[in-house]
Amino acid sequence: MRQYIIAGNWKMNKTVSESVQLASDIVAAVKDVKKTEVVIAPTYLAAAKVADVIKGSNVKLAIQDIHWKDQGAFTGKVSVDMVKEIGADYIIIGHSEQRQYFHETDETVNLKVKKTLAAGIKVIICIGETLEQRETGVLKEVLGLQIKGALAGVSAEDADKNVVLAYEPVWAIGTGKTATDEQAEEVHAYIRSLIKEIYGEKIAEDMRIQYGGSMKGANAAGLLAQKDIDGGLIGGAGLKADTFKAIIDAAEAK
Ligand SMILES: O=C[C@H](O)COP(=O)(O)O
Repeated sequence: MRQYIIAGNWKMNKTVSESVQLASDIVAAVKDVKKTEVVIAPTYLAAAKVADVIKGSNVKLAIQDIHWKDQGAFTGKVSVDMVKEIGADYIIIGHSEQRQYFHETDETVNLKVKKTLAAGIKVIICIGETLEQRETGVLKEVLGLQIKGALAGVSAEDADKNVVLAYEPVWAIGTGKTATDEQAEEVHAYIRSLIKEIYGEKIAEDMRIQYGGSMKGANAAGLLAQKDIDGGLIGGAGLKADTFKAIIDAAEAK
């Protein structure tokens, strides 16, 4: 059985002191959580301090993106070794905001995924369609290209143990519009079928696929009850310990 993974992506929110406070609140709130994997992704600036706060707890650290190069003249970027040193468990790659605003392509996603896995860190790979893509009927094609692009050259062993996918319909991110349970499940099942095509049945069954897009306490139970939904990548509701915990509670109750 796949373990639920609930990850709070803090995006460009919270100062360092606010991040430390939120991380401490989350550590306290989830101390008795047993079944669900809990992950938080602060900004680069706050990540090292947050890593100290969560040390020894059941909360894991994700970093929001890296560059695929080892070092050099890449103003504003950080490398995988930098985030490895502070103890990153996961790196989020290919978020739609990166794709939309910062020229992320399936090729750069793939370079980052391979770099991260080679460093022994797990990846959360984000995929998802825009409203226009959904309405013009190219959803499956878009997801197929994103998935095959991201995973090109990724070994079966890494796919099995170190890859989480996050399906985020772009039209549902930060808009308050959630995909219905059925809409989300239909796409998740399709994604799993693509993984089966690439890696076979066992890895398809093992791989966790999070849903992201206005997930909150009120809709989490319905989404998480779907056969192919294994957690959530949470934006807005992850910015307060109680709203984040409400989603974790829904996972724990399954
Ligand atoms: O990374 C998180 C997702 O983009 C979802 O954000 P949201 O929960 O604010 O819609």
